[in-house]
Amino acid sequence: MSELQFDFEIIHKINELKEIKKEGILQLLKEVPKETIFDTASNLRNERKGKRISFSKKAFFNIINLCRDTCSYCTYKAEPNDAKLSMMNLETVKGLSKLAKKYNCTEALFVTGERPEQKYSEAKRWLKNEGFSSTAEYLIHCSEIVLNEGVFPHTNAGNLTKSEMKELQKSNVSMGIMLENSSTRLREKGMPHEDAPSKEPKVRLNVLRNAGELKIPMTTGILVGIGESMEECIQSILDIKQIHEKYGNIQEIILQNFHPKPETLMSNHNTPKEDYFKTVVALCRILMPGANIQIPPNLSPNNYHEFLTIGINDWGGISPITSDYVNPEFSWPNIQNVEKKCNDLGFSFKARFPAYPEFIPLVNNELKQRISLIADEENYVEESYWK
Ligand SMILES: O=c1nc2n(C[C@H](O)[C@H](O)[C@H](O)CO)c3cc(O)ccc3cc-2c(=O)[nH]1
Ligand SMILES: C[C@H]1O[C@@H](n2cnc3c(N)ncnc32)[C@H](O)[C@@H]1O
Ligand code: MET
Ligand code: SF4
Repeated sequence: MSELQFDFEIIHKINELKEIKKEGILQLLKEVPKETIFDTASNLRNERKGKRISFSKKAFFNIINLCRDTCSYCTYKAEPNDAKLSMMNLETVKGLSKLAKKYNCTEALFVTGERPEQKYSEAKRWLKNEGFSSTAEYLIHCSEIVLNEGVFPHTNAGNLTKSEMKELQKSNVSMGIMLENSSTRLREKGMPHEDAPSKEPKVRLNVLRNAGELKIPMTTGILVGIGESMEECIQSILDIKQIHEKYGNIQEIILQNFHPKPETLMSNHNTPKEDYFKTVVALCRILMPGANIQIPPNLSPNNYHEFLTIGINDWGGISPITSDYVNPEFSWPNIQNVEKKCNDLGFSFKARFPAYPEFIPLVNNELKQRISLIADEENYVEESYWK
């Protein structure tokens, strides 16, 4: 019998250990059938989260998609003369918030490229014209507009400084930045982050730590299938876990499966194999049993429901009005259909705010008060509001 004979009991015990070693997890993958890993993850979810799946009814605000960096998987990024170029002025932001409110969306997801004003005079000029000197400053203003319309902003603008986050925290109930992966190998020549200094793992982990010091509920996650190894995924999860153990601010982990895009350097690269992706998802639950774990349903249109049996408890933002500008070829599923899928498999379906219920105590009093107007007793969105 091998020294490291893992079974269900042992996997449970792993969770009680303070320090989980990457080597042990890799060994576990060799010795335990994948079904055991998946079942364990599912049981842990049931134990820690109940049979309850959440989502956020959102509108995607494509604020500005010029970007200082180039990631070789990304088609969100535009060049100044592209048809897809987006620079949402304040009036458009206000208009979309009104529409979001009309559809009872509770989240305004703000996405931008990485500090576009540092590379493009077009961005700098446009911001100046609107009366701002940086993207971050503009986002602070946009957040206030959206909030005044009764929608809650959640900003993912890539790296932000601690002082920028401190300002945004006044109006944003939560914020996001994908770690993508903590492997520095992905920044080497020929790898997807070669031309993306903002994806330097140290830099991203530091943003998560700064957010921790500010007590901002943070969404982060891993982009799976961009040339990383299983070991590097495990290390990334452990790095996120370590930050959460220190600061308690990681509200959610998104596991996003890469999809190749024509005319990118990674156009010939495959989506991650299904078993590989599922193993990463299940391991994330095993390594962080109490975490909120999300997969975007639009990126697994034919089988998203299968992820319910491997430990996820959230679908992320689903928009009834805007497309997913990062993966525009994948439309959002209809919210009622997702609810039905959940119910059929024995799960309840709840709308949450951009900040998860257990993280709402971290937000400031003004935001808390606004939330309380449409929240149920558990800090989810009142069903009569969103349905
Ligand atoms: O609901 C959310 N979805 C977020 N999404 C998911 C997004 O709504 C879509 O699911 C994906 O863009 C699918 O392509 C993110 C995706 C990323 O890759 C990086 C960051 C985010 C951040 C959020 C977020 O904070 N909230
Ligand atoms: C906003 C987030 O979208 C993700 N992202 C960027 N490009 C792709 C792609 N081709 N497939 C899947 N996800 C992608 C990255 O994780 C980024 O952080
Ligand atoms: C499409 S990516 C949007 C957010 C930011 N540019 C990042 O990569 O983190
Ligand atoms: S993923 Fe984000 S940082 Fe990378 S190129 Fe796209 S917009 Fe820029």
